[in-house]
Formats: sequence, C-alpha cells, structure tokens
Amino acid sequence: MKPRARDILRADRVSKLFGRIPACNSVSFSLREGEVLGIVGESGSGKSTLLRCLAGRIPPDAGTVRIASDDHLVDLWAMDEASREQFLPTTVSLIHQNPRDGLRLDISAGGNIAEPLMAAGGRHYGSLRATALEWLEKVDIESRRVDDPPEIFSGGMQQRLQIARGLATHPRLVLMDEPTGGLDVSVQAKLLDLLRRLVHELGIAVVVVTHDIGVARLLADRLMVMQHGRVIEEGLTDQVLDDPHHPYTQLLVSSVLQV
Ligand SMILES: Nc1ncnc2c1ncn2[C@@H]1O[C@H](COP(=O)(O)OP(=O)(O)OP(=O)(O)O)[C@@H](O)[C@H]1O
Repeated sequence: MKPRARDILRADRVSKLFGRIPACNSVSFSLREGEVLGIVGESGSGKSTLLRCLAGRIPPDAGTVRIASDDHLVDLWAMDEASREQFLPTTVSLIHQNPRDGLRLDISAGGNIAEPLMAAGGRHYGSLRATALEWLEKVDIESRRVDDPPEIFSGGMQQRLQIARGLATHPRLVLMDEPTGGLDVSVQAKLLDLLRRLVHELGIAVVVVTHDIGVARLLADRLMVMQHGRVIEEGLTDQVLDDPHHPYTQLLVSSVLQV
C-alpha cells in the first residue's frame, strides 16, 4: 500500500488586520506532500495577504502557520527571527506574479539560480554551474543564455527563470502568487504545462493564488474560494467548479462560462 502523504503545511485560524480591514479572517487548511491547493477570489479578498503570512513575509495577528521540518511541523511565527530566516530559504519558495520581484536583474541567469543554492550551503563552483544549467534546461531556457542577465529576457523567460530559481533548492513548499498573470495566452499555456510537469516530477506541495479559474482547474487538486478575507467554499477542484454551492462561487464560475 502507498504510504499516506504527510502534511507539509497547516494553517490554523490565520488572521491579519490592516487597520480595521480584516484582510484575512480565521483561515484554516492543511496541505499534503505532492498536493496543489488553488486559492481563488475577487480582488481584495485577502489571497495575497494569506500567502505572505504563509511565506513568512508578514506576521499574522492571530493563528498559527506550521510547516514541515524533517519529520515534524514547526510553528513559523513562534520561531525567533534568526531561526526563521535560516529555515525559510531552504523550505519555502515564493513565486511572484512579476518575475522582476523574484529575480536579481543585475546578475546572470546562472547566478540567479546559484545564489539561493549558495545561501543553502553550496560552495563548489562547478557543481553550482552544472545545477544552474540543468535547471535552465528544465525550464526551457537555452544553456547559451546562462551568462545573460535576466534584464534582457522576455517576460515569459523571466518567469521561467524565477521558477528555476525558486525550485532549485528543492523547497518542500512552493507558494505562487498569480504565476501566469501578465503573460500572453500562448506563453501562459506553456508555463502552465511546465508547472504541471515540475509539480508532478518533484512532488512538492504548492499553494497557487490565481484570478483565473482555468489556471485553477489545470493546476489545483483542491480549491479554496475566498471573499472578504474568509474561506467561503472549499473542496476538490472539479467538485467546487462543477457544482459550486456558495452564490459567489456560482457567480465566479458562471462568469467564466459566459466568456
Ligand atoms: N499593506 C497593506 N496595508 C493596508 N491594507 C492592505 C495592505 N495589504 C493589503 N491590504 C488590504 O487587505 C485587503 C486584502 O488585500 P489582498 O492584497 O490580500 O487581496 P487579494 O485577494 O490578493 O487581491 P488582488 O487579487 O487584487 O491581488 C484589501 O482590502 C487590501 O486593501
């Protein structure tokens, strides 16, 4: 019998207020190894705020975020800052909508992949370069571009490089904020294909925030729908999209069908 996949992430009643705005209101869920959770919802519903609390970027006002470390879960926000800064780079990767927010534009493509590997302890130049070349190939960037700075890459190439940079350290948990947003449709389709392939190959746990129901359907095993900071519906992706229960989810799904 196949062993049960273990939990990589457990969020329990995560809340974040900005002034009087409850950007994120008592959100709980868990995520297993190899699983992809999609988060959809209208603009301002708290998706990015939740992601930033999970990524260790902003502390929640209440609730806990626990992430797998070796064979147990550690409470991200109960750690002291130095321990959190040591823990995060090798465990969690955040992929931004705008690749420029996740890349170092002033260093080479190879350097962008090698940098997080070095932060994780990699020292040998030859093996760092070999890993960088391997990852460029995985994300369909020609190896002859290894010394080019991402500044001169197209938007789609920059996004693929950001993904290579984010995954090369083999994080357990990958958080993606609109990874295909801002790209034209054919580039989006290729990128989605690549993401599906990598998620399957690497067995990583992924949370993907998206406005796009098509992206959610293609990538996510489970779906969470947010409105006004709360989770209003969740379940298997096909179940939620084919038989939505909450009126907002029904509206979301029907608006896509009409396009
Ligand atoms: N740094 C901040 N300061 C004050 N308010 C904020 C801040 N960040 C987010 N908010 C507010 O929190 C709420 C949720 O914002 P958030 O960016 O998480 O939504 P979202 O669902 O990701 O939206 P979008 O899909 O448009 O990116 C919004 O009302 C937003 O104005």
